[in-house]
Parts: sequence; structure tokens; C-alpha cells
Amino acid sequence: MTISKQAIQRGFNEGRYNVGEPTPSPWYATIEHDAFTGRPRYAAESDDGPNSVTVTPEIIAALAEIADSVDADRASLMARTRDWWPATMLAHSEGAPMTADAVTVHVSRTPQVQAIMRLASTHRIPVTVAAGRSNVVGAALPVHGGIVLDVTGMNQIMSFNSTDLTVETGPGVFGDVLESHLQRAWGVTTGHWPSSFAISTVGGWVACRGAGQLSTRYGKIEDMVSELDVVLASGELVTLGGTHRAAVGPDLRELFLGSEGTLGVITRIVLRTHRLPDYGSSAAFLFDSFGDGLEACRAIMQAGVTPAVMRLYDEIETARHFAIDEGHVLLLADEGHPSLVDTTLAIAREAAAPHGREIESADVFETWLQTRYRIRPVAPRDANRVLTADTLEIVGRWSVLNRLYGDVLEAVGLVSGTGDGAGRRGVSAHLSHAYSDSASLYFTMYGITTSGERTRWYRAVWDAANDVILRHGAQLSHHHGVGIVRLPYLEDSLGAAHRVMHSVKKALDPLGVLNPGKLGSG
Ligand SMILES: Cc1cc2nc3c(=O)[nH]c(=O)nc-3n(C[C@H](O)[C@H](O)[C@H](O)COP(=O)(O)OP(=O)(O)OC[C@H]3O[C@@H](n4cnc5c(N)ncnc54)[C@H](O)[C@@H]3O)c2cc1C
Repeated sequence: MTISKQAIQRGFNEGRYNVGEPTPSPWYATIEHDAFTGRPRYAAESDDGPNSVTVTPEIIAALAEIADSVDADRASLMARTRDWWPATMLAHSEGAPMTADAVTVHVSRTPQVQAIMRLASTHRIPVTVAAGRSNVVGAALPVHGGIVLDVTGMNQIMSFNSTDLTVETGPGVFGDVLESHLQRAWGVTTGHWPSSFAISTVGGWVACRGAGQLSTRYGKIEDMVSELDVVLASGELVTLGGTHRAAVGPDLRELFLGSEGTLGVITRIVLRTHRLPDYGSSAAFLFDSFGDGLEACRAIMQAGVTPAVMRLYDEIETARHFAIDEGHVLLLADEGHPSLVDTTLAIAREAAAPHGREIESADVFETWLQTRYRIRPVAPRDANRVLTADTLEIVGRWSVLNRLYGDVLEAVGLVSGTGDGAGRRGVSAHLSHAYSDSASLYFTMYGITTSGERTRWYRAVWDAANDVILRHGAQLSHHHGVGIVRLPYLEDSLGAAHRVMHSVKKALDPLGVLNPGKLGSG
């Protein structure tokens, strides 16, 4: 049985999610919605751009002529703009939501998107695209109000080319719908398996530059997109790409991969696919230190093999996920042609062996398969001991990774409130995406504080971790993106290139109507 087939057969979160439409984060059900008395938080604090633009009844009437439907009701707006960012949850639970006043506009066709962008540009109304709303960084929050453009109705799988092995889809297709169709109808897979695959959309993957669990074999989403249609702020439709490699000037597709709705609305995507493998195999190692595990991963990547799964867990996560009391576990697994898989794992074993010891992989592999798409429930609240947690993923060179890991653990651990207060460390990490020169580390951080202290703790751990990340010259994010949470660190990270990003934004969206207050604004 292979990993890609398993994902569809076992399903996402044991079936507890909304098929083909956004799934709220579990925190949403725990919030007292009638308690929204405060002003929208971000709009009240922000001083750049058009603050909380109100959409007039005349514009609502014009939108209704164009769109499938327009919804100006505040309560349904709140439901339709919640995301999976913990700070949204913090703001909502404090009665001062992140969502400014806005109207939700539902579309299902590209010409509607073009007409809405023309209208928005004429009247300078912000447009924030919302899809699965599974992002964890506040990227789809309409912080300046205006129009929330819901593209989940653009959910057609338009065609499959069985010679080129490419699939053409609308941006609002959810990952589980796409994959089960690809597997059953055509016997192929995209190879893109984010942990959120059933609650996120193809357009969202592209807009956030996402990564799946099998990225070491199949690549990130930017390796999979061969063609894109994008509606610009002016309403003009452009098609970018068409084949995978070209030398016709710079690759303009790249501008929109990771643009988070700030440069255009993605309305059609062509993705490469791969024949669905029938064979898979796994191996596992245990290391005395995380650093030894990192050395093993580096040796594997530099030996030239790319096992689909390469996940190294530090000892806290090894104990949490696999109930192994000591050591740092590495899970390797691959799928594909038997000769390729067996050779890949043989070379990987040889490269890892000097750094640790091989253990029986069956239980580790099965536990991972069983739990990888399970969403943990929200902990019960007690005003004096509230749990707040978040994750943070970065990408850095092998030469800094082990020191960066230690320094993030130390810096986050020093923030008052981190951990459970009873000696358990509140920060851990795993490696889940690797390259020959670098790898991504994914940190999980939690703290227990009073409810009044949560926001302070939250910003303090982000500041502490990002200070270390910048100091080591690593990249702020590998696949979650920038959203709101990483904006304060962006200029330090990009240096002079930050100005280039502003110039690109100015050139493509001169009136600043696309997702203002995010990447390239201000
Ligand atoms: C439990 C969980 C696990 C996760 N695991 C992963 C993971 O393994 N890998 C990973 O990469 N991410 C992961 N994420 C993050 C999230 O799922 C991704 O960022 C995803 O790509 C967002 O897609 P979405 O459809 O939900 O987009 P949304 O959250 O609706 O939007 C995200 C951003 O993209 C923009 N956008 C969306 N659609 C379009 C469009 N058509 N045109 C222009 N802009 C658009 C929005 O304006 C916004 O800025 C996880 C999230 C959760 C909650």
C-alpha cells in the first residue's frame, strides 16, 4: 500500500470535516459570538491604507448584478472570515474581532472576477480573496474591509491531459475532492499532501506557496504548477507559463506563487500529476541527538536520493507521536517503482547508518499514517490557566540548522509562560522537508498563562523565535507564508529586496485594492 493511496482511503481527520467547503477551526465553536462588542482590532490599530472601507448599498447592488450572491450580514461575514490563525482566535475571544466590516461576494466564473476587480478599482474598494481559510497566518483576513471574494464556487476540475499528465482546475477545488477524482478517474496523484489537504484549496496552495508531506519526492506546489490564469487588479486576465521550463524572460508565474492574494486573483491552474504508485516501503532510525539526526538527513539528501517522506522528530515529539521514551526518531518512506524505492531506501540507510541506529519501522510508519491527518481538539478553558499554542516553520541551510534549533528552543523557553508550568518544555521541532543545501524545521510552541496574558505571550514567543531565525540568516517561512503574523520581521529578512516587493505591488496594483495591509502594502 502506498502513502498517496492511503491518504484517500483513510481520509482526513477521520471524516470530521466539511467536504468541498471551508471547515472552521475547532476554536470557532468555543467562542461567544454575541460578545463582539469591540471595534475590529486590526482596522482600529492600522494607519496604512484605506481603513475599513464601507461598501455602499449602490455598490452592493452592482455586485449583486455580477456575482452569484452577495452577503452583507455581519454574523455570516464573521463565520466566513475566520481562519486557523491563533491570533484570530485570541482577538475573537477577547471580543474585538480581526474582521473589519465587509461584504462577502461569491463567484464561480472568471468573467465575474474580472468585473468585480474593475468595479473595485474604479471605487477603490479593497478585495481580499478567501478560499478554504485554513491559513494559519491571518492572510485572508479583510483587515481594511471592503469585499471578501469567496472563490470556493470556482470548483470545477476542467480537464485532464492523459499524454502530458496535467490537470486543469478552478482555484476553489478542495484537495480531497481533487485527489480522489484524480486517483479514481485517471490513476494519478498530484503528490501534494499538506496536512490540511481536505480543508484547503488548490488556489490557496498556490497563493501561499505550500508544501505537502511528500515534498522531498514530488516537490513543493511551485514545482507542480505549469500554468496559471490570474485576474489583475485592473480586471485584465493573464495566462502565465504553459510548460515547465522556458527561457522567455523571467518566469512570471513565480510572482503569483506565494503572493497571498496581494497581486492578483488566481482563477485557473494547470498542475503536473504523477502515475499513482503501487509500491511503497519504509525505514526508521533513532539518534542520540537532534544534531545527529540532522547530519543523517543531510547525508541522505547529499547522496542524491529523495525519499518521499523524511521526517526527523526531536525527542519531545518522538515521545508525543510515537511513545518512544528516548532518542530522536527519523521516519523514511518512499513510493514508486519497486526498483527505485528499494534503491532509494538502501542508499538512505547507508547514509544514515553512521549517525544512529536503525529500528523496526512498521509501528512508526503505521502510527504516522494513522495520525498525520488528525486535528487535535481544543483544550478546555479555565481563565487562570489557558493553553495557547502555535507552530512556526522556517527553512535554513544545513550549516546553521542545528544551532538555530538549539537557539530557538532556548529563546522561546525563556519567555515567561512557555511550557506547562510543571517543568515540561513548551517548544519542540521536527524536520519535514529537505533539500541538498537546506531543510525546513517546524517548531511547535505552547504556553499556559492567564487569559489576560495570552496576547503578550503570543507576540513574545514570535519575537523571540524570529530574532534567532534572522540572526542565523534563515528564511522566515517555508510554506505557511507571511500573512499578518510575519509582517513585522519582513523588512529585516528581505533587506533591500523589500523595496523591490513594494515596487512590484505598486506596478501590478497601483491603487492598493488587493488584500491591503499585507505583503507589499504600506
Ligand atoms: C491543520 C492544518 C495543517 C496545515 N498543514 C499545512 C501543510 O502541511 N502545508 C502547507 O503548505 N500548509 C499547511 N497549512 C496551512 C494552509 O492549509 C495553507 O496555507 C493553504 O495553502 C491555504 O489554502 P486555503 O484554500 O485554505 O486558503 P485561504 O486560507 O483561504 O487563503 C490563504 C491566502 O491565499 C489567498 N488566496 C486564496 N485563494 C486565492 C486565489 N484563488 N487567488 C489569489 N489569492 C488567493 C488569500 O487571499 C490568502 O491571502 C495547514 C493548516 C492547517 C489548519
